Amino acid sequence: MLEMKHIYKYYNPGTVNEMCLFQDLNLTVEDGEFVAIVGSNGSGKTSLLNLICGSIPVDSGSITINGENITGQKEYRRMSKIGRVFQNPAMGTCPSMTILENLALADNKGKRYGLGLGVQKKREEHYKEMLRPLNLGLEDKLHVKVGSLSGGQRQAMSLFMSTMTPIDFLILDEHTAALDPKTADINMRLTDQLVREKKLTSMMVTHNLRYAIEYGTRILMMHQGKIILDKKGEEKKAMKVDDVLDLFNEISIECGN
Ligand SMILES: Nc1ncnc2c1ncn2[C@@H]1O[C@H](COP(=O)(O)OP(=O)(O)OP(=O)(O)O)[C@@H](O)[C@H]1O
Repeated sequence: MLEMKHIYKYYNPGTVNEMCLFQDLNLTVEDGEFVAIVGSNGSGKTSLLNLICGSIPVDSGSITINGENITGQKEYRRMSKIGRVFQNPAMGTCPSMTILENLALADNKGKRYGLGLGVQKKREEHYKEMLRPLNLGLEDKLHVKVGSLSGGQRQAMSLFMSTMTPIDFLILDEHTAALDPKTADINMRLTDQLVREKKLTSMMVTHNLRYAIEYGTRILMMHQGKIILDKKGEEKKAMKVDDVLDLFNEISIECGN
């Protein structure tokens, strides 16, 4: 379970550009939830994920995961238990290494490195078996450099790699936004499959309202650093894309857009 309590976050403090993005933000995510986060540009979605991952510090408040206070913990330490996939397919993989080398790297995440933990020949078959169900032909390209794959294939690799070791959380930051509609659908289905199979607790920022409604077990809408909609259970199941769109329009009118 993730708990964020009384979170305050300022950008550019003490300057003329000072901005308080989060003012007493509170959020609890239960194990097994798939939280879809939507909201207008600049509403604070990525900042929220960055705070959880430790990419940026909080100014005050606390963040705990499964009861452990991680508020001051370094990003690299947190990331041993968090998988994160970014919007840019180039960010989750190493282009100059082969698929096999990338998978071996992800497989050894959090372990101490020694020569014995490099690419192990006997793992090749295992990786092939894992990649085959993706139907992207990656199992036949184990020795191909990842930099030569398409964006969709690389994003599938990123997803796959971020969930290879046991994690407490899967964090998805607009991970389908840079893909064409068909490839985005393939990656979204793969996400859903991995989340269900591995029973992952997930948070997904997306501008795709259909994905938010279809795949999220809970939906949050953010606006100007606040959570203005939070629905789960039956209430979430009853929601339609148009309901979310209507709320978006209300906010836009309020802001004079
Ligand atoms: N490093 C930073 N320094 C200063 N201001 C920042 C920084 N990062 C984000 N902000 C500001 O904080 C606000 C929220 O930004 P954030 O990127 O979290 O929003 P978002 O909801 O993810 O937006 P988008 O949908 O456009 O990706 C914006 O006004 C942004 O300009």
